[in-house]
Amino acid sequence: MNILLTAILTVLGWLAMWYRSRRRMLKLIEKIPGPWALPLLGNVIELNVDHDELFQRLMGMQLFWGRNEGINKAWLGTTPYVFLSKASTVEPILGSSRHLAKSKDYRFLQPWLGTGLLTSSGKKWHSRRKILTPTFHFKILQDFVDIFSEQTEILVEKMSKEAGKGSFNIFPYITHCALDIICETAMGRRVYAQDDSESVYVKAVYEMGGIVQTRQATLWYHPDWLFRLTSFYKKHQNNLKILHKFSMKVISERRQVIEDRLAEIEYDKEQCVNKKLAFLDLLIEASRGGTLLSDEDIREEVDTFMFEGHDTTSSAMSWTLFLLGCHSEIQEKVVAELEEIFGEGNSERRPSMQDLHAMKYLERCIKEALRLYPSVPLLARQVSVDTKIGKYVVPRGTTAIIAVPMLHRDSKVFPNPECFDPDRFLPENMIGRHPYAYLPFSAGPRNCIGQKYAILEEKAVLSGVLRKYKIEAACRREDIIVSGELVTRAKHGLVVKITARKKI
Ligand code: HEM
Repeated sequence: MNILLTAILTVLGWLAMWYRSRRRMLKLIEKIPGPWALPLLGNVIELNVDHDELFQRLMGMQLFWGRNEGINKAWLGTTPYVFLSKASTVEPILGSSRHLAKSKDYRFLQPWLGTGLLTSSGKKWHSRRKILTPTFHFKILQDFVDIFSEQTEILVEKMSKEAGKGSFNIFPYITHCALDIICETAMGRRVYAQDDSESVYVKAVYEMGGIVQTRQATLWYHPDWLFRLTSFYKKHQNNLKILHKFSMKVISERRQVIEDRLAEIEYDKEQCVNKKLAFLDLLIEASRGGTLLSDEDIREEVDTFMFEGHDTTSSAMSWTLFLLGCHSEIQEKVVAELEEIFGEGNSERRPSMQDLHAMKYLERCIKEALRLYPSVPLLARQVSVDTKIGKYVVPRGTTAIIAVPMLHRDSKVFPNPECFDPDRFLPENMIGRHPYAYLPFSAGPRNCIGQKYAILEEKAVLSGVLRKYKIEAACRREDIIVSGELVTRAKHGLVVKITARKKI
């Protein structure tokens, strides 16, 4: 009897505490501007739409409710989401070491990526970040420049069948090239996505991204037990098997080679590129003896690079090319810079690291494209302690979403924000700009570990394409429907025409 009474009192006590903290949270959230929400469902009816429509609606909500103060809210079921879209409202979250944990929305990536660098938190994230940071050292990136060039040459060759013909979507060409690049630099393994986009592994990477995205956006796919009842689940499990089997096979093969100190021997000329070190080799090296990272730990990181390191760069490169295709005068300035670097007539020379560093104007174009179409449109954090943002207190437990495209369109920071103007990134024009006003790679301790790699890859690929082809956009920018998926895409692709240019 005593035990029963204690149990009832404990439950009642717990319920009373939960009710008090929930009431307090509701009181605080209530004050933040946002649309009226239904009990239990919240704003789920307005938000239960396709990816592209969802993105437009979130942006619409921000314009209506959050434009002045850079903060607004929406409810997904019983979970409050707070959207932040001004440098001053973003800083308290990204600038603080208290909000390092990703929101629960990232859990749908975990079956694939485990708790690798992107999805982990706490001590695990900290120790992984420490181990992985040196693998992005300048000297290591230098080795990758040749891989960027080799794959760009294949891309340019593949694109030749479109030259002088009608319009085509540039996104798939760039995506396959980016996937080949990340596979070779992360795993030291070629997957030949540019030659065989139907390969089982390549298809699994794409399908998995789509499934995760759909699950994130559909409230009833959130609970595991409901998701298991859907047709998506079977596909999800199939892809998972293919992806993990491939990474584990590559890891054990590379480990064997390194253990045997046979790194210089080409043990599989067809499949393996042994001369250069891949990220994977560095992780295996770092964990010799097996105490630091197990094969499973390494797999998490390699899969994370595969996921985070190709969709982001392909989105960024495709949008940059499209924007240059909309602005021929800016494209010609990029070409003039390339002529200066490579000298007319030396058309076959591959870029060196110094050449890539010299592409200052191209870099400004890349940055400006990332301002207008940031590859990662939404960043989500779990607010771990009550946090003052402007005149509001965002309570602990809320999900904070940084709406990057809106942040980048603050006309007080970027006047005439829709205009594509690379000179916004001239050093003299950046003086006094708020450090949280431009965040394509996020900011603070959990910023993108691959940003230097990404800019180098973009410069190598884009310069390779622009040295060979003149690009012309085949649709108007205003007509493009932007779809904010895991990365920023155009709903109907980015359609361009290309013509061969006098070689640079
Ligand atoms: C244009 C290309 C890229 C963009 C715009 C980009 C952007 C970002 C952003 C915004 C984040 C923060 C994500 C969040 O908080 O949810 C991030 C994290 C990350 N990125 Fe990138 N990224 C790019 C390329 C790459 C590449 C090439 C790699 C690897 C080779 C990479 C690896 C990572 C990893 C591992 C993280 C997690 C870092 C951590 O939490 O400590 N990214 N990236």
